[in-house]
Amino acid sequence: MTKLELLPAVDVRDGQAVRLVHGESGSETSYGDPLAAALAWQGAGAEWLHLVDLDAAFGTGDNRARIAEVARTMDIKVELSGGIRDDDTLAAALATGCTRVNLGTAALETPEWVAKVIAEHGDRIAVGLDVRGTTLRGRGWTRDGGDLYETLARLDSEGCARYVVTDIAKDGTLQGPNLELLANVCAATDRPVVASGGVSSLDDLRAIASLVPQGVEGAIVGKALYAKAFTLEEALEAVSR
Ligand SMILES: O=C(O)c1ccccc1NCC(=O)[C@H](O)[C@H](O)COP(=O)(O)O
Repeated sequence: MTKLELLPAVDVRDGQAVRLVHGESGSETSYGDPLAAALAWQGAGAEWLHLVDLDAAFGTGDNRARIAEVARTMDIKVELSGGIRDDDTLAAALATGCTRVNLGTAALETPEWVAKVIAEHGDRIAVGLDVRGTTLRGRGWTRDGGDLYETLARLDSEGCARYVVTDIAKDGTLQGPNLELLANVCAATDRPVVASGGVSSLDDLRAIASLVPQGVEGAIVGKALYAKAFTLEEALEAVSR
């Protein structure tokens, strides 16, 4: 059976690696230097890094130089997220050498542009479907942006390669992933799905791994690693079989 990919997260705010609760600005706990965090995950055996520019996502500036430094330093695959909404921000993100970017707000507000860049860049573009219930949220998860399943159908028809699915109510809470949401999204699309938000234990990772046959490809893990609920080595071992 294909194993679940794990993507440890480094979310950057004001130059620091942080964790948020429900993705809310102001709920930060700081974990220091983002490059040190990223190198620690790489050293522990990660094959992927999920790297987020939270200031760019919230519109409170950006950490572009810091993010580029981290992405360029990594020997592993990097998924870059946060504030990638137009030609300039996309070009800067892709120029870091990241494996793929994750578009969120743009998929809700400028669908024609997203269709164009999906056609141009194929597998290097993923779309983040960040939801409360089945309502999508954009602009750093602060504004409603339409229905999950209608948007998914549109993006599928435009050839979107993969989706990063986050239940905002779970994100940063250590309350477990929303397995029902993940299964429902997998049932609605034949594209791979990366699960994000709420992982608290190795059992949560095993539960997400049980959805691999349905289309879940990976899981982003943030708070649980920073809170030392388990180590990345233990997580990789738990999903290796
Ligand atoms: O990814 C974004 O663009 C983003 C925008 C605004 C707030 C948060 C955002 N991302 C957060 C993440 O991707 C988390 O790192 C990830 O969901 C991990 O969650 P958890 O394991 O619950 O800490």
